[in-house]
Amino acid sequence: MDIHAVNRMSYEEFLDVFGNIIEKCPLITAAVWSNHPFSSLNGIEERVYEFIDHLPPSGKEGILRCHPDLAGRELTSGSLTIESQQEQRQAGLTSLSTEERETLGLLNSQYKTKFGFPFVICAKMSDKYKIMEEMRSRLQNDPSQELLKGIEEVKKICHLRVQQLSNGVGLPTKL
Ligand SMILES: NC(=O)N[C@H]1NC(=O)NC1=O
Repeated sequence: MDIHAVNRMSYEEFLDVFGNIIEKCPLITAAVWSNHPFSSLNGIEERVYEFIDHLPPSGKEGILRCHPDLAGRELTSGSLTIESQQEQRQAGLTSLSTEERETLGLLNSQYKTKFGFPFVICAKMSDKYKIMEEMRSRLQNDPSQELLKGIEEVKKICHLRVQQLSNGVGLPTKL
């Protein structure tokens, strides 16, 4: 998909295609539409990042809270977005041993208790071993560091989702 095709889209089509580039935050896509026509797909990403960077800490925390736990309840119940399901599968999180699932569950809950938002990482750039290592290491951070780190990861996830769309893979937002 090239930028001319994007600029020919109606607002509704744009939202259908780009509505989940930030997990479960279509409001951000809707806000970014105000900047159309876009100069490039990169330009869309930049507007998204600008929007996020201007949010107060509570808004950034809200974005993190829209992300499902890794190997959590939504994965087990099949209610993940298709994007998140692909990402978690690619990182090996759909084929964990019982012990690995329990360890991840424990780390997820320790993280949420400490920071008040879920642990977020770009799963496609990682694997189950690195994810658990990162969780242990990031649990030592202070909350303001972790908010920045989580948002950095959200941007990486967004970048890969936009890349996938530009490669012509249009994704519905639900399974
Ligand atoms: N919690 C968390 O990191 N969730 C995610 N990461 C990712 O790559 N996709 C997600 O849904």
